Amino acid sequence: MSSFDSLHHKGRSGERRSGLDTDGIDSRSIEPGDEAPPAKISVTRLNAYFHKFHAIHDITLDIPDGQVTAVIGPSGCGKSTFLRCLNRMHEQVPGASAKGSVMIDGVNIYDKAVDPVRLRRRVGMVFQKPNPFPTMSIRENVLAGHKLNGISVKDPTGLVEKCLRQVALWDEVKDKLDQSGLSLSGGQQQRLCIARVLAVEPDVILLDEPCSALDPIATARVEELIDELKERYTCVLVTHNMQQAARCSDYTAFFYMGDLVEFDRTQTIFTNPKESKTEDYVTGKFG
Ligand SMILES: Nc1ncnc2c1ncn2[C@@H]1O[C@H](COP(=O)(O)OP(=O)(O)OP(=O)(O)O)[C@@H](O)[C@H]1O
Repeated sequence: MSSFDSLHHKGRSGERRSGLDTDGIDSRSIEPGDEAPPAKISVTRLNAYFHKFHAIHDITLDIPDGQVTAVIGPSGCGKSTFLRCLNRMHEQVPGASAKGSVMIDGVNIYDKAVDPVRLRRRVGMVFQKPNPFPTMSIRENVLAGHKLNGISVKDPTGLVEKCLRQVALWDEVKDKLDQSGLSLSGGQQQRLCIARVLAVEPDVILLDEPCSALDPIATARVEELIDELKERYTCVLVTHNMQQAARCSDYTAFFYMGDLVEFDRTQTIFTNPKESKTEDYVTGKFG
């Protein structure tokens, strides 16, 4: 068992650390009396590169436990790169690297002892375009994480039903579990992909523009689902859509050209941001 796994079961009791003195923006600045939940993920001086290109700069940020944190900002500002650093998917890109620390439940995920494959089960990811495994049935898609990792499941039928119910897909697919995942609509496919992530019992769910390929009705259903997920998981949601950030998230991080400009409660970011750059962005002056 890696150190990441052993500490995973510590639950949501990680202590909130005090702010660090850094040159970059320090997000640990929630006002007294405005206590944020403890941090599930503590990011300190995170820098990410594609070869020599410095994509994100010295990001320090505490992501609160059991909340939805939105990451917003104009195209190319580093939202996806930041997200992919939270489960070490960034390093899978040839020539990509990261520096700094990302602590989840008190364990630095960049520690040599951490197995990135196990980490990615604990920190699941949902992508822009629904990506069910094309050769697998709906049932097999839900169980794919177990199969690919060689993990046996005691009650696969029960697990499939539980996960499909969690994403409100069970009633729509219970009579066709052996059909291909690709036989579903785009919105259903995205909920199937979320069920696949839930099946391996993550702590954290990273969502990279999960609704950008969906119609408004399917988007609304995924947004409702995100709201339910935060009861049990910490969610980080990258979105271009400011209405979606305002509707779905509790906290918002605004990125601009690789910098974290501001992080605060979503309501504050949208109604009373501290930085003029944030205000210009959320009021649509640029983007
Ligand atoms: N594989 C890559 N190789 C080289 N540079 C990359 C690569 N992926 C992203 N970048 C660059 O890193 C920067 C951050 O990209 P990233 O995709 O994180 O931004 P983003 O805010 O998520 O953008 P978008 O909203 O358009 O998806 C951009 O300048 C982008 O061109």
